[in-house]
Amino acid sequence: MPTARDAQNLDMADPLYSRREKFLLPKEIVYLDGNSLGALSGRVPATLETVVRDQWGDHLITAWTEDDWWGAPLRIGDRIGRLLGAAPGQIVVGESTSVQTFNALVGAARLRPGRRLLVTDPDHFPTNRYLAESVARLCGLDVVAVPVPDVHGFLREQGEQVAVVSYGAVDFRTGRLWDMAEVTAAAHAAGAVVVWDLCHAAGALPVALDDQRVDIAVGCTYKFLSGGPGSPAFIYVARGHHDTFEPPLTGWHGHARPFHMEQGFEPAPGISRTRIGTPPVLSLLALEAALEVFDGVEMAEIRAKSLSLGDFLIECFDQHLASLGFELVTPREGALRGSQVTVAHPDAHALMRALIARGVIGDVRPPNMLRFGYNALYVSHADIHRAVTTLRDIALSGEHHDPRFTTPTLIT
Ligand SMILES: Cc1ncc(COP(=O)(O)O)c(C=O)c1O
Ligand SMILES: Nc1c(O)cccc1C(=O)C[C@H](N)C(=O)O
Repeated sequence: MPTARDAQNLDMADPLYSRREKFLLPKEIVYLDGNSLGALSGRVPATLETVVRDQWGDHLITAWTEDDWWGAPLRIGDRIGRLLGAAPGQIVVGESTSVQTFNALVGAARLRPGRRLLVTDPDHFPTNRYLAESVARLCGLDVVAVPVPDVHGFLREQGEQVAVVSYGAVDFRTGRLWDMAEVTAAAHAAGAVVVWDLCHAAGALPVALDDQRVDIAVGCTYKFLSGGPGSPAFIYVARGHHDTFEPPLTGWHGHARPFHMEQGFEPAPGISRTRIGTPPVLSLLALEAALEVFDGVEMAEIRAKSLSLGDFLIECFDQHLASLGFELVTPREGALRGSQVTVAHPDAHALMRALIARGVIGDVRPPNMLRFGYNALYVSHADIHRAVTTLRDIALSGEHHDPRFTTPTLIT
């Protein structure tokens, strides 16, 4: 029976508990939306102050070399690479996830000329679906929507036609974690190139890009990496593809000699060819500061804590919510979960608005899913207990039927 005392005991035994102090979280808030926008790391405000005043303010244009702004996209890429099982020199940070997804899909399709199918998830995040359609039109491909459990069978039957296989490691709605190694191996057996979206995996759980021989991956940095609103995304291209990967967005930062200002694009050697234009330097350097919270922590420790939080949330769900019309959407088995538990309820939107009014922040995805994302670096078992019991109290009292909570807002 999960009680507040049980939560306290789990927190006392948690080796990551003190990491929470590295974040500037409002004391009274339980924050379970770090799978959408990560919390503010304490290192960020002071770093931004220095970057703005000393680097931009005093060093002006010379900061590109003096403060190595030029090197930031690869330097920070390597730092993220440590969390994703990628050896240095294979990740560039810059642009939005949507732009990187476009770059990745076209680049992947160009690696397999003559094949005509782009296979993707019917439940992929909307931006990925929209971009897949657009890339298919541009590259003369057809999109085939195949749910992950069916992809092996599909590839066995029609694999020789498939150029690109594109999935998200964790389903953004349900929190279901897919087996990246298995899907990647199936794509390779068919001779296809695989593109993973790691938005809901990066910083949340261990990823083994090099070991699993992933071809290309993209992901945002504002969720579990806590880079801040609009912080730039990353693209990983495995070293083996560096000489042949042809990015569609051939901006001057990706040129072999950007400051020679030559006519004609010649791609830079290595991962630098995926650079495009001037990156958002302030956001990049805020992200770099935010990533310091991962120093001295292994992703395995983060995963162990995240699994414990998820198990505890599901125990609390069974005790407090299961009998009140809520349904557990996320798999019970830890190995099948990302760092998020989703529960469904017909009044999901109103319940979430009422919950937020009580200081517990999650979010809702259509049609009826309440999402609770927990970042192991700053969420405690006590937070989980408070979230579930508060939701129970709201559901029992019916306070979510108040017109304040039945009126839609932009994001809930
Ligand atoms: C799986 C996935 N891909 C892409 C995105 C977003 O792309 P962008 O950062 O371009 O808004 C999100 C979240 O917004 C996401 O969950
Ligand atoms: N990127 C977002 C934004 O610009 C506004 C509000 C939310 C987001 C999100 O990240 C949503 C998130 N990708 C999701 O899983 O639904």
